[in-house]
Amino acid sequence: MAYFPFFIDIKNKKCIIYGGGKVAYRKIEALLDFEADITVIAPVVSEEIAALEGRIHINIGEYGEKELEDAFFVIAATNNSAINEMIAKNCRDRKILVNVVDELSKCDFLFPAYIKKGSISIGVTTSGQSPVMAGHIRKTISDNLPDTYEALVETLGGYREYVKNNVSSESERADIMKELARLGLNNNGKLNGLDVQNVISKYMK
Ligand SMILES: C[C@@]1(CC(=O)O)C2=NC(=C\c3[nH]c(c(CCC(=O)O)c3CC(=O)O)Cc3[nH]c(c(CC(=O)O)c3CCC(=O)O)/C=C3\N/C(=C\2)[C@@H](CCC(=O)O)[C@]3(C)CC(=O)O)/[C@H]1CCC(=O)O
Ligand SMILES: NC(=O)c1ccc[n+]([C@@H]2O[C@H](COP(=O)([O-])OP(=O)(O)OC[C@H]3O[C@@H](n4cnc5c(N)ncnc54)[C@H](O)[C@@H]3O)[C@@H](O)[C@H]2O)c1
Repeated sequence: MAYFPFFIDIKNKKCIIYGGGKVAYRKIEALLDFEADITVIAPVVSEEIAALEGRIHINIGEYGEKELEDAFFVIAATNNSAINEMIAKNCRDRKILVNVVDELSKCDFLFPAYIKKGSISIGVTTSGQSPVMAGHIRKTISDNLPDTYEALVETLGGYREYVKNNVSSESERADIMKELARLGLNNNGKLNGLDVQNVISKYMK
């Protein structure tokens, strides 16, 4: 069964990671890319994780339930499967989303192999069947993603509010945005103001 790719705003959202080893570090790197508020709880953390002090909170200690209370989501990344299972159960009882790094069936959500370029976020999952293939697919997409898309997305994003406020028909707004995207795609990701005005004014009543 395939998993649905929700895209979630995790900026400043509280995330608790139990475990401070290699896998926890990989998860932290990804979450920092998206500016989550991260607390790591483990009796021992790796040097790489210790070096992140200041960007993340580090609590030296074992798993305890009380820190869970105000978490937005939790990652059970210890090397003790019984503890990871207990974390999953305690999260589920509290309806907190949990990712369990050693047991697919206990995960409410999965980490994707991802590409982030400005506002473009691409996530690949194999629904737990082959993380190696998820990484391979990520690389294949990344190698084929034109560098110009990132800037074009930002430019088009900058015109959307203006188009929304000045063109009353929803279908015309869609036509304008499609035409602007096509212009940008045919011009190395760049849109000049005059071309934009010409397209928009065709539709403005
Ligand atoms: C995508 C990526 C993101 C990330 O980690 O952030 C990710 N795993 C990655 C790499 C990787 N993980 C593993 C290997 C060794 C090869 C192998 O085991 O196949 C490699 C390859 C390597 O090390 O190079 C081992 C492994 N992984 C899981 C288990 C437990 C289990 O299967 O139950 C075991 C231990 C198995 C054992 O005991 O032997 C479980 C999960 N790993 C997931 C994500 C989720 C499903 C994603 C999906 O398939 O869609 C899921 C379900 C939960 C989760 O972690 O969220 C990242 C690639 C990033 C990139 O390349 O960009
Ligand atoms: N999901 C994935 O992508 C993936 C990939 C490879 C391995 N794994 C699995 O992830 C697990 C962790 O692997 P690792 O390489 O990070 O292990 P590791 O040995 O490097 O780190 C384990 C960490 O868990 C901590 N820990 C142990 N008991 C704890 C407790 N009661 N409370 C809090 N923290 C505790 C340890 O102090 C240590 O920081 C393994 O079970 C492995 O099978 C998952």
